[in-house]
Amino acid sequence: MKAQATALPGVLIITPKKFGDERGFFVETFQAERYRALGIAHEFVQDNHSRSARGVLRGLHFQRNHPQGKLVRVSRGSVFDVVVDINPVSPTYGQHVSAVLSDDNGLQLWIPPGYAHGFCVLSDLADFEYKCTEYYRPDDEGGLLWNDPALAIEWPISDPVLSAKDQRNPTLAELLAEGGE
Ligand SMILES: Cc1cn([C@H]2C[C@H](O)[C@@H](COP(=O)(O)OP(=O)(O)O[C@H]3O[C@H](C)C(=O)[C@H](O)[C@H]3O)O2)c(=O)[nH]c1=O
Repeated sequence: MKAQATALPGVLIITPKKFGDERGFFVETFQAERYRALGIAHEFVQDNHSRSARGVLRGLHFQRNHPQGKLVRVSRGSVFDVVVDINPVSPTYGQHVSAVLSDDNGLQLWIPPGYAHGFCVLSDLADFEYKCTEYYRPDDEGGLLWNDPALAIEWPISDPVLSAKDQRNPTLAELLAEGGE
């Protein structure tokens, strides 16, 4: 397994070891001791799986008072995944990192608690699976507008399918003004 640091503090791109043979492949997608050695010492309390069609964009989301760390991967298809630093006192505030995660490349992203996260789908279908370090709390959800010009995210799609909620997400400046990161 390899891990690569990114421009955002604590955000890692992880390449699990894939064992291929004539039958197919085997991968350990999580192993507490090895991931702890990468600094991922959080306890995971919830696993999620979402399926989306080509052109869907989910995000950018975070939980305000009970932030979730997320270990994310794609088990079918391909997505463009984005993590945004929404901590106003962070030196990388407003910056983002992105990566294409697919069943083919097997990449994972470790997103520590406190970042906003989202992805758009590049394949006909994408199965997005991830482990969370905090429970889902619908009353604690926060959102950030996917195409806020201040973020300068170069999404590879132009007219995504968004939930009604995500269409109404605030910009980073609006979040700061309401003290809502
Ligand atoms: C997130 C979540 C949702 N739900 C229910 C609530 C709704 O009835 C339905 C769809 O929820 P939502 O539209 O918020 O799902 P996503 O747009 O995929 O949200 C996720 O999108 C981005 C990519 C994230 O990083 C977060 O994990 C999460 O915010 O699932 C649950 O029951 N539990 C959950 O943990």
